[in-house]
Amino acid sequence: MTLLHARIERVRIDGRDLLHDIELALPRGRWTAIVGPNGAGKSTLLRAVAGLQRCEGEVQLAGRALHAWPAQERARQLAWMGQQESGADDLTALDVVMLGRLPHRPWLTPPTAADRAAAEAAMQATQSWAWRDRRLGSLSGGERQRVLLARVLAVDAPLTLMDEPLAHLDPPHQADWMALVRGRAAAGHGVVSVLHELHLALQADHLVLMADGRIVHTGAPADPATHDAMKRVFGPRLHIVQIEGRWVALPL
Ligand SMILES: Nc1ncnc2c1ncn2[C@@H]1O[C@H](COP(=O)(O)OP(=O)(O)OP(=O)(O)O)[C@@H](O)[C@H]1O
Repeated sequence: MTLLHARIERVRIDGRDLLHDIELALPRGRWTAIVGPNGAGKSTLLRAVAGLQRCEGEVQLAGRALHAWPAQERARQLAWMGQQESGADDLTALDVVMLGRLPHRPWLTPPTAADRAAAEAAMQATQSWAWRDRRLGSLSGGERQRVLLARVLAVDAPLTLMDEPLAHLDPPHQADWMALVRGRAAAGHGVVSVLHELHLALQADHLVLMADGRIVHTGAPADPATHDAMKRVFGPRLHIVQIEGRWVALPL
């Protein structure tokens, strides 16, 4: 079943069209990676799909127009992790992750034991539980990113959108992130990530390639047609090779 379907004719900001003629379907049980050069429109697309960017067109979440969802219900269906989020630096890491549980309880009611358990499980999953009492602003870039990942996991939404979730993560934690995402997809959730790490994007279930505000190709990461499209978009210096049975992309 399709979790989200977007038909976006355009996104226009300051007289400039940033997205054109987008059609995107996000099914259950699939990890989709969105890739493309700087300025291709990846973040704009993700924001439009999340309802954070006005667009001409229609976005349907679970068969219902995105704008027709009550805000709290929608926040339970669709979890969002933006790029370089700021504004919560004075909160402890645990309080930041608890923000992910807000859609699960009535306004101004205290967290339940289930909320606390979900927050702890999410922090354990991203190995950030150890600094739960530290202020977000005191953490390193990678530590902070793992807390923000825990927050989006704590929402436990059927669809999770993440813009550059691997920023600042070291290779072992990138691998952990991939395992988490695969686990969510295997459990029937949908995950979408904008990634610059092409070697990891090539491990996704499905690739969406963007250039100049358009989706120029969608397909399986192992499909030679996907590799040809990536080389067209990123240029001839991108080499896509197989190492130990996995496709990797190397800028040479
Ligand atoms: N609020 C805005 N006002 C004006 N132009 C914008 C705005 N947001 C994005 N843009 C422009 O839209 C284009 C697409 O931006 P977007 O951030 O979606 O690209 P991206 O593919 O995510 O890029 P990157 O890989 O560099 O993060 C860029 O040229 C950017 O400068």
